Parts: sequence; C-alpha cells; structure tokens
Amino acid sequence: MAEHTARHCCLGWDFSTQQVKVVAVDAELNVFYEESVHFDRDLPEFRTQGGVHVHEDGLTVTSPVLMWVQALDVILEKMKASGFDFSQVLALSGAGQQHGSVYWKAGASQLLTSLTPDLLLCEQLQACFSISDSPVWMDSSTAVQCRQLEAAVGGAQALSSLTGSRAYERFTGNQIAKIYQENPGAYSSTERISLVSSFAASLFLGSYSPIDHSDGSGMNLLQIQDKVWSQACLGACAPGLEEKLGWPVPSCSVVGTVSSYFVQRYGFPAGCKVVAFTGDNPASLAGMRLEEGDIAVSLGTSDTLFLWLQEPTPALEGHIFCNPVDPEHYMALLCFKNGSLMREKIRDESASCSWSKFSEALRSTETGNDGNLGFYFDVMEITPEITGRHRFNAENHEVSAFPWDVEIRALIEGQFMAKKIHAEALGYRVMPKTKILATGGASHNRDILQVLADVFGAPVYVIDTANSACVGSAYRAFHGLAAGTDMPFSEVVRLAPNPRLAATPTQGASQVYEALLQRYAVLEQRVLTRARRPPE
Ligand SMILES: Nc1ncnc2c1ncn2[C@@H]1O[C@H](COP(=O)(O)OP(=O)(O)O)[C@@H](O)[C@H]1O
Ligand SMILES: O=C(CO)[C@@H](O)[C@H](O)COP(=O)(O)O
Repeated sequence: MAEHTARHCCLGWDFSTQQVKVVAVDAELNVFYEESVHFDRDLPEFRTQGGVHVHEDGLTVTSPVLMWVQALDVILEKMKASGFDFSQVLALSGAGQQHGSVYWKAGASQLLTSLTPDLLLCEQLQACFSISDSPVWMDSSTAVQCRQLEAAVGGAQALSSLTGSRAYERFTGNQIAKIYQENPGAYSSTERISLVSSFAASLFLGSYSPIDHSDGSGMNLLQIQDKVWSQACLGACAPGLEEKLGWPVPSCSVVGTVSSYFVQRYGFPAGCKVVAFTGDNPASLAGMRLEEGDIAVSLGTSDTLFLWLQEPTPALEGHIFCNPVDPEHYMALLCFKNGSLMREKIRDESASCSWSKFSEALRSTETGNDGNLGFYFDVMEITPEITGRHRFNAENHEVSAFPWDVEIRALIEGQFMAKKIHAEALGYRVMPKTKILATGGASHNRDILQVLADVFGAPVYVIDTANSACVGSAYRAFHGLAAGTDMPFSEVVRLAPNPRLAATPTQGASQVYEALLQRYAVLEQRVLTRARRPPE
C-alpha cells in the first residue's frame, strides 16, 4: 500500500460523461494525486457505452444515476486503499457534465442527512431517485419542448437574450418539461431537481446543494444578467419548478462542509469546506486560467470551445454562461457533439483501433489534405445541425470514400475548421498574442494539436494534466478557502504552473487554410441547406 505523506490540499472532482475523476492539489498548487473510475470499464454491470445508454428512438440518451453514486464509492475506496490522507483535505469542489439532471424523490433529503458510515453510498441511496435514468447532454429528444419554450417567451432570440441561449434540446429546462409532460407522476413525486454538478455536491454535503450561476446558465431557465430564475421560463416548463430547483448561488459560494459520513468513513476533517460544484466547461476555464483573448478547446467526449467575455452578447448560435470565477463577467461556449467518440470510430475503421497509426496518418499527409475535406457527424451535430458523413474532393465534388490516411486528416481538419468558422461567427478573432489552451483526453495527442495550431494559426498550450475540469475545481476550492477576503481568483492561482507550449503553426499553413476555410464554410452551407430541404 502506497503511503502518502501529510500534505494540506484541496480536492477537485469531475463527474464527466465517461468517468468520475479526482485530483489533489497541494498548497503550492501542484497536482500530486490523480484517480479515476471509468464507467464502461470499471462498472460494466450498468452496460453503458461511452458512459451512456442511447435509447431505441436514437434521440433519448440517459445515464443511470446510481452508476454515478457507485463510481464515487469506488473512487473513494480506491483512494483509501492507496493510503490517501483525507485528514489533510481543507476544501473540495467539483464539476459535472453540463445540462444533465437528477430527480430526487420525496423523502430523499431525509435519507441523505442520515447516512451511516458503515455502508457505501450506493447501498443507502437506492430508493432516492424518482427517475433512475438521468437525461444527459447528448439527449436530443426535446424538440417539441424547445419550440414551446421559445414560443412562450417571444421567440428564439428573446430566449437567448434572457438566458444566454436559444432553446437547445439538451438544456435542462426542456428536459424537465419533457419529464413533466410524459411522466407527470414521477415529476410530482420529485422533491428536488439537481444538475449533475449540484447532485455530486449534494452527496458530499449530505443535503441538497444549490445550483451555481455558471452551470445554471445551461438550463434555458436562468436570467444570466440578473442571476435569478426566469418566471416566464419556469412557468413554460413545468409547475412548481422553482421550489424543486432551489435558489441559484454565485459559483464561488461555500455551500457547507462535508457531512459526518465522510468524516467518519474516510477521515475528512469536520470543517472541510464544499465550494459550489459547477459545469465541466466552466471548471476547465478556471483550471486553464483562461485570460481574455485566449481561446480554450476541450477535446473530451464532446468538443467545446470557450472564451472569457466581459459583456454578454447572446445570439442564435452558441451559448453565454455566467463566468465561474468572476461574478461580473461571462463566458461564451460552442459545443460539438461529434468529438472523441467520432474520432474513435474513424480510428477503429481506418487506423486499426490504434492512436499511433491515427497519428501516423496526420504526419504523412499534407497540410490542407490536397483539397479533400469532410464532415463527420454520426450523431446529429449541435453546431451546425447536420447529420451524416459528407466528403468532398478538391473540385467540390461529393465522393463516397477517401483513402484511410486522407480520411483521418479530413476528419481532424474538418473538426477544427468548423470550430474556427463558428468561433468567428461569434465575433472571435485570432490576435497576434492569442494562445489556444487545449485540454481533454485528445489533447494527449500531439499530432492532433499540430493540426489545431495550423488551422487556427496560433500556438497551442496544454497544462500538465488533461483533467483541467478537476484542476479548476481544486483551484476553485482554494478560492473558497479565501472566501470573505474578496481575493480575486486570479490572485489565488497566480503561482500555479504555467501552461506548456505543445505546438506552433507550421510555416505556410495559414495560407493553405485561408482558402480551405472559405471552401469549408460554403460546403457546410450546402450540406445544411440540403438537410433542411423537405423531402420531395
Ligand atoms: N492519444 C489519444 N488521441 C486521441 N484521443 C484520445 C487519446 N487518448 C484519449 N483520447 C480520447 O479522450 C477521450 C476521453 O476524454 P476525457 O476528456 O477524459 O472525456 P470526459 O471528460 O468527457 O469523460 C476518449 O474518448 C478518447 O477518445
Ligand atoms: O453539453 C456540453 C456543453 O454544453 C458538454 O460539453 C458536456 O458538458 C459534456 O462534457 P464532457 O464530458 O464531454 O467533458
């Protein structure tokens, strides 16, 4: 058993799509411990693929809520077995995949406050949920509810101006509306609705944690400027919703201390603070210490791109969230559903399931792929709403297949060109001092990062761990320790290790992509128009 020497620290958790992860960060802001539990691999009894169940309609996507509870048990037991010294944990915070929702059954609060340290959490919380399969961000089954919500508040732009986004199918308000409409019994027996983030915080607190402003911005329910629930949106989604959601709080709030369960079973100090959990993308913004002008690209299960914003400019594409570390500011986010799982599919089909062969294809093909480009959306994309695979040769003729290595480059170049085009549509421009900060599982792959640098024409940096959501959560926990002193987050993380340079643009690449980006945008419109045309 590896013994860990006593070291004051904060823990940062991430309840993401495919796994639960944790890091411990010491007072010098060094990560000295990392652990994870992978749902498909470590909890096979739940039979998830990529952490989720895709239902028969192909639109509904859920995860078993008890799988998340059990994953927390497993990871805590692993930490204990490795000799992790919980008595040194001063504070903790965490992140969750965004938009997913958890439905606590009437009476669950009572159970949560009276947990016995002799049993695992999953043994005690079995009967706590009115919905056992939680809708997650990959769900796209709420088109009807989205149209109803937009109609109720005066249209898509009106909803976006109010909540930061037009109605999106994965956004929690629309998910709740669907549950209310299709399963009113379960809705009425629900005493509390949490996001994945506030659900995880509730487990640590032994009582319901409030939803924080930043993750709360991904619900189509929060007025992002006033930071209160919109009565019009609540009313359009379901009755009695405000009471079930509780009051939203600033993201840097200390929401309590860990419950006696964690003190007695694992040896946490009784005063260990819990800082409000937030969304995984907001937590990554904190972990990468994003500054204005920088651009963050997260290559996790989803691909996301996000920016720090002073002023919100809600539009019909993209999302504006409250900023997780500065209550006066905002962040902009674009989400792409066909991220790592799409790359894995092409890796399996074209590179014999090997990332090193996948990388070899990126190294052996030309920047710009000799004019070949492609769109790879096996599931309905969010930005833009396209599905299917569409390949075009240098003459803009649609072709049915590419050689294996051209296919791989077309996928990666296409994914990054889409990000650049849609970020520019939000008003973002690459400046001479722009840094791209990359994170998420695929940021381990230097050849993928090289294409990112080339397409954006900017250097790409990484932090020491690809788990920036965990690191950001631990930093936010340190910020929570300074609560009441008005110390800005930037001051708390001033001495954190700087991001490392991982890739710089290849000479001549920007000229190649200048032309290719224009073609990509035109072809994207062509595919989109074709997809929207009613069948003849
Ligand atoms: N060397 C690699 N090259 C490309 N992708 C990788 C590599 N290693 C891991 N990944 C991708 O990372 C993904 C997981 O990323 P991660 O950020 O941990 O996801 P999440 O936080 O959503 O659970 C995997 O699905 C895998 O496709
Ligand atoms: O829907 C979004 C953001 O709007 C996703 O980014 C989820 O937050 C899932 O995150 P990962 O598990 O892919 O990191």
